[in-house]
Amino acid sequence: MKKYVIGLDYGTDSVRAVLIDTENGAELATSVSYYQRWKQGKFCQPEKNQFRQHPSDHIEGLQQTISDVVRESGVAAETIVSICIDTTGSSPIPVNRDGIALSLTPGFEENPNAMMVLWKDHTSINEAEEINHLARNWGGEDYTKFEGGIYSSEWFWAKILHINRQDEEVKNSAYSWMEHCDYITFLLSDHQDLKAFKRSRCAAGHKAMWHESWGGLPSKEFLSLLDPSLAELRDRLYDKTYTSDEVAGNLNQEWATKLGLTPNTVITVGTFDAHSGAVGAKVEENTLIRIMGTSTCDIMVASNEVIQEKTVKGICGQVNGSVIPGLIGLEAGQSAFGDVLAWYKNILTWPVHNILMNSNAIDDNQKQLLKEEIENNLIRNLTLEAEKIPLSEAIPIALDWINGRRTPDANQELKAAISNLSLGTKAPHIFKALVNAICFGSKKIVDRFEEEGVKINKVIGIGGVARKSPFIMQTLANVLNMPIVVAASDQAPALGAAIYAAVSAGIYPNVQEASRKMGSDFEAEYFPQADQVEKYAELMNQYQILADFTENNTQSKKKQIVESL
Ligand SMILES: Nc1ncnc2c1ncn2[C@@H]1O[C@H](COP(=O)(O)OP(=O)(O)O)[C@@H](O)[C@H]1O
Ligand SMILES: O=C(CO)[C@H](O)[C@H](O)COP(=O)(O)O
Repeated sequence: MKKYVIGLDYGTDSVRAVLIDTENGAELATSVSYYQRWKQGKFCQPEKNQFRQHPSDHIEGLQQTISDVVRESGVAAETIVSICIDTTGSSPIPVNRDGIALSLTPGFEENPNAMMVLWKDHTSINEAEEINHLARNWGGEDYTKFEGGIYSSEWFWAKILHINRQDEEVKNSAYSWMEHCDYITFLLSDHQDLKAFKRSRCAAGHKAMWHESWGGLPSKEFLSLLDPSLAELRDRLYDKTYTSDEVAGNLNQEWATKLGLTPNTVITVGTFDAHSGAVGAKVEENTLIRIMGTSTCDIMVASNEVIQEKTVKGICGQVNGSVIPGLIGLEAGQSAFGDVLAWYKNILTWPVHNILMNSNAIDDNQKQLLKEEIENNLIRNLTLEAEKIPLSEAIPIALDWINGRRTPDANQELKAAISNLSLGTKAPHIFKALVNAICFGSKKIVDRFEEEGVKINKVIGIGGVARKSPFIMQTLANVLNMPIVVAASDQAPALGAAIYAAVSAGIYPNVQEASRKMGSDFEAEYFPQADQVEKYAELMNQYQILADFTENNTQSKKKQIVESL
């Protein structure tokens, strides 16, 4: 009997399900659902860096996408042996005693503090700084040491500490907190003991300072110095964590009925999108997998022999088994990549939304058509024009820190900047400068891995930008001075999740073998262009000068936070 698995991938804007043949990784059906409340900008305040998502968006998407792929594929329910869920992270959700998201319980329906705190929410910059300060000065273990030495406001404890201080009611009603990947896995699973539930090693290790060497999460003593509520919460979290080749439970009857499946389907331990994306793109040692979308995540795996006692500085963590069980998973990334260009698009379309849409010059239907035409073609036209601009022409210098800097050396307080503007600067010049900036930010990450002794022989790109923008990929190959191949799959993270599902269902003995058999093929390859490489190196020097200037000026604000503690 043929066997199938489902990978469910929660991205920033949408969730997608793929139904995959375990024999060869062929995709039989796929379905995408956009988050409705999120699309309307509900519960978010970008000016305050607040990005919250309502769990109903996720649950509706789950039901729609999985039902779609089951129906469209036409395969029998009993042949679907396993499901694995990957999500963004750190995206924690407060839950009640039964593991139900607080915002799905009476009184909290409209409260953003009771919702999922999306990875890119940076409302807890002060709390992250407080955690860093304490970790370095409390006299005990520096719990940030396997997280690159710097805790980020994108992560678990900083976010919870912030909400607990903001919202007494949520603090008192949240029995526990769950990463998004654990929450959805728990929702589907028949294993309903919250404390014993198998939480994701990937999420806990990269974002919650969980590490075997100190017996799990940071100690109660450390947490109580931050806030007694965190020390109390620790008792209601978890001690052990699990890799995504393991079974979390079976599909519960309620969800089996809703999805048209049976309770024989196994639910695999959850993981993050970037890590499963790496598995979907056949990750192996000395290969850098770049997941290039809204943000980037840069994933590598290395053996214990290579890493030994070393702690790789300034990255988002090194976690045993976060990608492939038995190997150390290393994560780095940029807090904004495609988002830098999305920001610029928003700036340029301001008159469209605020003047054209209020104008009486044309009728509503024409306005709508025009708006869509501009929105749909803007990036493409800017790309065509930017490609034509020679590097010898005065191009502004920009920084990619529009949403802070994730790595190397997390500093979410940093802001972007553009210099070298002149009266001759046109929109495509700025676009080209922004593309250069995101590629220079990428080079800083590659340099850091190599400086820390993690050698990169191969770069693989996956994600929306890798597949949609040859211009960015060519610029990146020139800036890195390395060839880059692009994985052919449109859904590498979901495919990676499906690969984990196949292992947990016992179809393959391990993730490596499953990834080789089921992982994505490759399509385009970009090679560095010798005549451009040197010119980009010169521009990168100017990027570095602007970066140093901006960072030096931001340090004073960081100092103020620490001094106020
Ligand atoms: N042709 C393009 N050129 C440059 N950037 C693009 C292009 N198409 C999409 N993007 C950017 O890609 C990002 C979305 O990436 P995607 O991988 O599809 O989503 P996600 O990051 O949510 O998984 C957006 O920030 C968007 O601005
Ligand atoms: O940090 C992460 C994983 O560790 C986030 O999940 C990721 O950056 C968000 O991904 P995307 O750009 O695909 O929405």
